[in-house]
Amino acid sequence: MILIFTEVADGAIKKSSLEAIYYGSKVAEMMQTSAVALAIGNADATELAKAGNFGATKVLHANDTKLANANSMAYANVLAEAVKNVGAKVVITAKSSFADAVTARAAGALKAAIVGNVTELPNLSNGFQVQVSIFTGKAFADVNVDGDIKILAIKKNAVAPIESSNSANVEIFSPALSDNLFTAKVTETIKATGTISLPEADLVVSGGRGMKGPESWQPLLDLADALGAATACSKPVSDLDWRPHHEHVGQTGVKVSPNLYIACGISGAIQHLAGVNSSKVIVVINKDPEAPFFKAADYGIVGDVFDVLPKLTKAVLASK
Ligand SMILES: Cc1cc2nc3c(=O)[nH]c(=O)nc-3n(C[C@H](O)[C@H](O)[C@H](O)COP(=O)(O)OP(=O)(O)OC[C@H]3O[C@@H](n4cnc5c(N)ncnc54)[C@H](O)[C@@H]3O)c2cc1C
Repeated sequence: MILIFTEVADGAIKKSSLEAIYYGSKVAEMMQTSAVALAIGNADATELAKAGNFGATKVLHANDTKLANANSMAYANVLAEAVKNVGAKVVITAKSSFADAVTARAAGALKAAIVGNVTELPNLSNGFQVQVSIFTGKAFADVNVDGDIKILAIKKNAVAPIESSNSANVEIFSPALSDNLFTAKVTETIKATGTISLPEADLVVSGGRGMKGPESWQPLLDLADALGAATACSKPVSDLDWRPHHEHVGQTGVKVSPNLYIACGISGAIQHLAGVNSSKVIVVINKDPEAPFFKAADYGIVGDVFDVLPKLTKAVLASK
């Protein structure tokens, strides 16, 4: 059995977890077994049934009110119990800082092997081997995963999910929840409102110091609006308070993996690339043809952002 640790937000399965479910269903096919998703916390049953579109045969839903707030200690315990309950040999999760905290604890409790940043489906021809991304995406390593129970945290865009019309049965899962799992309590969660969630965004328009200052950000915002994209920035931009800190992407900021990342006036330092190199398509706009970002780009535009951005926005609006 393959068990997928599934993160939910606003009552629905996160996009990254739908990818993990699809990945899990492919591993299940390879191992001739089935894939079960585990969702914890408040979620709508109709939304959870969508796990079936991505290959899960069943969803276990631990919806005790004590689990309403994400709590890594309690969630790890629920995950470990679910693993034992369904007899899972492989656990899949989408990589995220919360999933890291949960799966590391569950791995300790289960004495499981745990591998992060997995980029492809496993190779089962000789044991259980996975490819992982290392050195902030600069290289890959092949890792043999031993151990009776294996936990894999997959990097975003490791697989391209294909949706079907299947739906999954949702079953309530009621694990034991002792009080000592709740010694640390989440008392409040404050979310940025009115903006597209950056880690989950399909389209991102991002600006660097080449955007000159906060007063000249409008052309970038216009393009983001026209595309329905989230906005992001490089670290110096948020350090200078040109843009809010939650928009800072990179090694020390948010990791994004959209279908399209448009970098405007960003040089492409390795610390920036570390947060964006799982994007499917990268477009770089920079007036310096030698800017390092062009080496990581799928498409490059050598030009002044203040000339290029209005033209792109006009073209996007005209195509609608
Ligand atoms: C430990 C550590 C962690 C770090 N973590 C991060 C991180 O998480 N994220 C991050 O982003 N950085 C991070 N950095 C900083 C990183 O090294 C770079 O300094 C930073 O990414 C550079 O930001 P930038 O590209 O916006 O600015 P710059 O390096 O100043 O580049 C600006 C670019 O804009 C171009 N440009 C200028 N004017 C125009 C114009 N009119 N039109 C088009 N192009 C123009 C220039 O040619 C240049 O390439 C980290 C550094 C360290 C040491």
